[in-house]
Amino acid sequence: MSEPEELQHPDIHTTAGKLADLQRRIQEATHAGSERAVEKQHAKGKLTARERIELLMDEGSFVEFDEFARHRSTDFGLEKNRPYGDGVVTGYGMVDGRPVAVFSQDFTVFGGALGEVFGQKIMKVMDFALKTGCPVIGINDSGGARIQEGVSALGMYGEIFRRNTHASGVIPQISLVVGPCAGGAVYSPAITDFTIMVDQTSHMFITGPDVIKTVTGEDVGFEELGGARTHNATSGVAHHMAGDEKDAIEYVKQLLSYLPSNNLSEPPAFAEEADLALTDEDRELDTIVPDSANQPYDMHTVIEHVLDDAEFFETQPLFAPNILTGFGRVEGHPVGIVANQPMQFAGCLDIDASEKAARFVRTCDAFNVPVITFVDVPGFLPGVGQEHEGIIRRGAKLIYAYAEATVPLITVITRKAFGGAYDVMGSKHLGADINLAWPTAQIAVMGAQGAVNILHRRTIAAAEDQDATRARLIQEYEDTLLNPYTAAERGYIDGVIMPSQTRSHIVRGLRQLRTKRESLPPKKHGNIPL
Ligand SMILES: CCCC(=O)SCCNC(=O)CCNC(=O)[C@H](O)C(C)(C)COP(=O)(O)OP(=O)(O)OC[C@H]1O[C@@H](n2cnc3c(N)ncnc32)[C@H](O)[C@@H]1OP(=O)(O)O
Repeated sequence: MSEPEELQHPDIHTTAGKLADLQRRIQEATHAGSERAVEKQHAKGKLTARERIELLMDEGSFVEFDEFARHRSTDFGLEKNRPYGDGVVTGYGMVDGRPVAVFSQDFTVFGGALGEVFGQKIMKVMDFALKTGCPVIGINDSGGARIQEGVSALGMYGEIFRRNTHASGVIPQISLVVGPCAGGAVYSPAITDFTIMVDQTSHMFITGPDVIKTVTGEDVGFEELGGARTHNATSGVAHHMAGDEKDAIEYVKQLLSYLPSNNLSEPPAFAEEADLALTDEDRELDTIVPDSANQPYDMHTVIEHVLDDAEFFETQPLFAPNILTGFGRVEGHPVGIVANQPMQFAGCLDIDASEKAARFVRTCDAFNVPVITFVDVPGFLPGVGQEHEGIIRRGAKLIYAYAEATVPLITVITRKAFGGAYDVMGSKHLGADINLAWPTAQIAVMGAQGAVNILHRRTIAAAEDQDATRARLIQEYEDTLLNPYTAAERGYIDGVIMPSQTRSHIVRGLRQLRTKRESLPPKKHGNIPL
């Protein structure tokens, strides 16, 4: 049904007509994409830009900016197509009662492609977020730089990247990639703190399958090249693979609940007081470490035993699963967790694990979230591939991240802490505040087998019964060095505790550390090995 004449062409010389004219324009702006484009969007299982904002924000809280902004380009017939909003919806509102800023690219208008005005709208909302100290959530669904606008579009991307960089560590920046994100456009999400993708409908790549085929001859589809699974499990670009857009938006809301609005605020906490009396669940930790050092156990169980309601909100669960990262709460206060996972590669540190954990520690440090580290690490993963791909340079990032962190740091060694990996994983020497070990901890330069082979090579070679001699020497080494007490004698470990007491030690430690103040030497910025 078409609108009555007075609404379509109101008399703008009267007040009533001016108000009706505004309503008409709002109607036009909120339906900027064609019906066909909206249908296509829904048919792909995707929501529109405004539907996404509606799902994200508290009901009725969204306030839009620049609803009537539109491009002034004239090339390629663009002057005949000037939709209000220019293909992106921007503004501010509330998520769970807390202020956020948002931009949501509208694929139904120019394929969400970014031109000059589109870019200016994003810049404005980012500047607004930075000035007011609230998180910015970018919803990406775009064909990239608007081809018709050429360098103006490219310039806008550069401006956005600069703002992403300046906002980094000041306000949380979260990217939802819910459609294509192609070419240099990927670098905005890449600079932000967290990227969430949706299985099957999100794609990120620098060059698409066709260009790759032409240049390298490789045959690859969109999904394999840059789908959600690829970026969650292989490249480590993304932090969560959502089943659908609702799930993606739910993840963002939960993520925000662990983060402060900005670096000068504390993360939101619930008023809770932990009961420190030993529980049956606490006692379960006393039997979690197997007698055999080579037998794995699931570090998730340890983490869940110390967090409120056993709720561990994992980040990047599909990437480098040999290290676990994520958030939880202790006594209602958000904490970040970093933990070796003995179930994967025996918990060894490799390039991916080091980078994953380093980035996470820095995120926590930037946003005042204490870090609790659980250690069961036999060392760095040996291998020519690891060496040649830069485990030295890239593993160093984790050292750097812990050493520059000034938030409260508590480390618990549950079992192995061998070699350089002992130092790296939140050791006292890198600046941790409270270092605890279970009686099952083995803190040494290396495991017994390796150590005996080096130290006693000649003795073993000369022995009549080499196996028995090796076994005796291994036993001797284990009894002398594979324990937490040598480190405790030196104060490198503040306490050797019953595993069942871990929760209460962490609660009390965090209470004490709430007033921690530490600052680093003044400098322009450090030079982390990138
Ligand atoms: C620093 C940043 C530098 C860069 O961004 S370089 C990257 C430049 N962008 C690209 O190479 C991607 C170009 N687009 C595509 O490959 C495809 O459109 C894409 C994103 C895979 C989506 O494919 P489909 O879902 O099939 O949608 P479609 O092709 O029918 O597009 C829908 C409408 O959007 C338009 N569109 C898409 N990308 C655009 C662009 N970059 N500039 C201007 N218009 C663009 C496209 O022409 C189409 O318009 P219409 O509905 O036919 O009027």
